[in-house]
Amino acid sequence: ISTTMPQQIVRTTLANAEDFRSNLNGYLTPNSKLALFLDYDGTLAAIADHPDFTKMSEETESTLRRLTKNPNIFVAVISGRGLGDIKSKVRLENITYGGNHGYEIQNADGSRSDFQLPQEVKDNYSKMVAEMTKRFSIEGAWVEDKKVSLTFHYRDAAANITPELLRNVTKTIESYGFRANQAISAIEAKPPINWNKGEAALLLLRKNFGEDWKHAIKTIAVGDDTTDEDLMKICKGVGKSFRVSTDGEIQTNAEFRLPSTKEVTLLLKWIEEQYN
Ligand SMILES: O=P(O)(O)OC[C@H]1O[C@H](O[C@H]2O[C@H](CO)[C@@H](O)[C@H](O)[C@H]2O)[C@H](O)[C@@H](O)[C@@H]1O
Repeated sequence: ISTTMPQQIVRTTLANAEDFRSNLNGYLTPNSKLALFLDYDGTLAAIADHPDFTKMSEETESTLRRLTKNPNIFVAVISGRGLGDIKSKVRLENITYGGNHGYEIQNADGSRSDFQLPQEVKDNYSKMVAEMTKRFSIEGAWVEDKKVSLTFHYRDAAANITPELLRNVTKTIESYGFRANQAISAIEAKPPINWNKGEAALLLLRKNFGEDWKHAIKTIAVGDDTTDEDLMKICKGVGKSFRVSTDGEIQTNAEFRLPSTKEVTLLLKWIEEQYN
């Protein structure tokens, strides 16, 4: 299973409002232009037993809503979920939405900047979904068909899941040329293209702020999973990045660790404070 290998160990955990003040002091001022990249599952909303059960807390939602109304802040939510799904979860305007790890992009004005997949890849995807659904939909495990990438969920199949079965899942994904990625109680299958959340973020930064975006704006990226590491790499040396994890020693490209989604809300509130 391929994963994006992070390069460093998180050194600083931000766990309360004071931590944010002391570690991020001066990064933003009331006139700063900011591009804020957010993941959804495990970041804006806590992980739940089923993708349908997640929900942002009221505080997260209201703080995010206020941020989207600030003309100095560009907000993008880039998720592994399908585009329609992530939009229906966040349900806010003035946000650029990325679905399927950034293969689908809906800009804040409603226009699309999707990655155009070759027909052969699309055909292989359809065949892969059919085979995986037939072979691996066992009790407690299921295939989430997101039309561009898929997720094999096995959270409730502990008794039936063996290392051999997971190897077979990975082999099947790879036999169609797709990339297999370990995720949270799941294996993701992504198209065989050098495209990910980081590439999608770069596209958006160049499109919205020009080639010289590094000097034009500040960037913040927040995520909890291996697929978010590509997003964090974009921020290295130019912006601030945060990995949500309970593991104090987690290997990550992010500069800071946030223990849970609660601290993500604190971060959003800290950002809001900087503009007051
Ligand atoms: O990029 P994200 O927004 O973090 O999306 C990643 C995947 O999230 C969903 O699965 C994960 O969250 C579920 C709900 O908390 C959880 O039940 C599951 O175990 C996790 O793997 C979603 O279903 C996937 O399609 C996304 O790719």
